[in-house]
Amino acid sequence: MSAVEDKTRAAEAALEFIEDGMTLGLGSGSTADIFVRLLGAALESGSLNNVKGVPTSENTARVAREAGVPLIEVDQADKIDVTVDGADEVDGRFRLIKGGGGCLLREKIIAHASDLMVVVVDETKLVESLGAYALPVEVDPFGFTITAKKVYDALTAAGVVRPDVKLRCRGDGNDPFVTDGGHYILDCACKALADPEQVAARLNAIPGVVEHGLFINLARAVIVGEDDGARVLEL
Ligand SMILES: O=C[C@H](O)[C@H](O)[C@H](O)COP(=O)(O)O
Repeated sequence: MSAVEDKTRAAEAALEFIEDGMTLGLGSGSTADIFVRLLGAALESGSLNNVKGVPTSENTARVAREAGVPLIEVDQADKIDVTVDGADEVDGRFRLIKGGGGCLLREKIIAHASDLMVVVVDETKLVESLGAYALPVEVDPFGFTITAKKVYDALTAAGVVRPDVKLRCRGDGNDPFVTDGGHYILDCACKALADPEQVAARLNAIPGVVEHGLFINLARAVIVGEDDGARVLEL
């Protein structure tokens, strides 16, 4: 079975968490996009009604509009019932690395504000321990080379051996990738993160760091799309 089919199975199973009248956080990335399209189809068929979405990226907003999912401004949402989002890595304690698409800041704001965060992934995202995927760190462009050195020091202090901290660029060029919020991303290849909580705490203490891709204590359900269906894991 292809990754797309597995992601689709996970996204289909996530619809089971959605009820009429809910306000939803709409995650970003290819798996979240599939969920948004399925949500649009469910609204069109009438199997779900009166659902509104708060998108976590400009791209998700576009996909939602195309799919016919009504959107509301983030500051108009009294509450967010459920957020459905993808992930780059998920460990056994539902700690996540996110931000492969550069949307981590808005994703974290929305996940943190939600009553429930449901993560949709294919099996390749499940890991025993986090860190093989380079950790995205969103930084203010002002003084980003200073911030990058501080990020390197923070990772080293948290036990990461010789991290490789690189500014994310657009395509193959040298122009920095710019997030929806106007920030840069430092991709931090760490190989392994023995203590994600310590890494998160140290990164949070750096002034130029806007947010990082470690999502800890946020996800409550992880849906894994597999060859023969979807496995729903809950904490
Ligand atoms: O910034 C991007 C997000 O955190 C995505 O949710 C994450 O990269 C997973 O994306 P995908 O479902 O495309 O693998």
